[in-house]
Amino acid sequence: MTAKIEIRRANKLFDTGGRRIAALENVDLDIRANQFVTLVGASGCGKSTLLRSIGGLEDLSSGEIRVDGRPVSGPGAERAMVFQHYSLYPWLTVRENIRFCRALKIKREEITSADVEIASGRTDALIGLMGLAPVENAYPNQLSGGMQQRVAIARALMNRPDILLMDEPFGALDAQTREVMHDLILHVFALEKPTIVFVTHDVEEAIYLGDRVVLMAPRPGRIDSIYEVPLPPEREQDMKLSPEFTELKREILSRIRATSGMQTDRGMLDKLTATAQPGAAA
Ligand SMILES: Nc1ncnc2c1ncn2[C@@H]1O[C@H](COP(=O)(O)OP(=O)(O)OP(=O)(O)O)[C@@H](O)[C@H]1O
Repeated sequence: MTAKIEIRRANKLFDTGGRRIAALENVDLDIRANQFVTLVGASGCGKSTLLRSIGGLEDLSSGEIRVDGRPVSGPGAERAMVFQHYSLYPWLTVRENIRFCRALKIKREEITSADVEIASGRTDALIGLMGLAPVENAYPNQLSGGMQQRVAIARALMNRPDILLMDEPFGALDAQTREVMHDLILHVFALEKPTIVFVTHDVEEAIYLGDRVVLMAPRPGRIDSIYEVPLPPEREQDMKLSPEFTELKREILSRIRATSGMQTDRGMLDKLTATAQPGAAA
């Protein structure tokens, strides 16, 4: 069966002031339809670059990404993105923010009453699904971070995207709100069945949400290893305490440390301590 997203020998080089950075080197990955894939790895390993390339926001230096067999050459309505910063329109209410992207897609003079009805129905459904009914007429600056991110997710879902690309969407939220958002996104996933690619720094989040965890490594940015998550599809917070969960978390964390190039160097620490002693040579 062909994968929903096929990534073939993807390379991305950035040139910064004469220095070349290999953000992606020969990345090969297949993502099946309706799969929830999480990307983890040390800072700078190319997670966001890979996600943005799937979203068509970044051109590869070489290689190819195909969605449903067609090469990605730019953004498309079937691939919606959600970022860490909610990027809502501050002058629009929650309801208007959610509807806005659909309104943009149809020229005002071409809008039919059927379009309006469909958009309203979908907006209502998403407001209900995301628990936004009590704040539907509020403005973004009147909402907590968690609520704002619910609006951003609802807006991303408005056009029924096949693929949801999420770049650390819960990175700015406190631990409790994150847990609520985890269960919410799993509920959305079960109901709407998009294919989700989700970037995170948080290994626990990656395992709890993902069917598969893809671990990337830096310098050059590449795929280091892929883990199938040995948990049933219906996740519950208690599963985080299971031996399978804790063992996989330990394994992934240790692999991230090994690939980060930032392990604590005992010799270097001893040297620093010695030079910090009073009277030590500078
Ligand atoms: N627009 C850019 N110009 C120059 N270098 C870039 C650009 N975007 C990313 N890079 C570099 O490419 C590498 C990969 O960056 P990327 O943001 O994809 O990594 P990441 O794994 O998402 O990092 P983090 O976890 O810190 O967000 C890094 O070395 C980064 O500095």
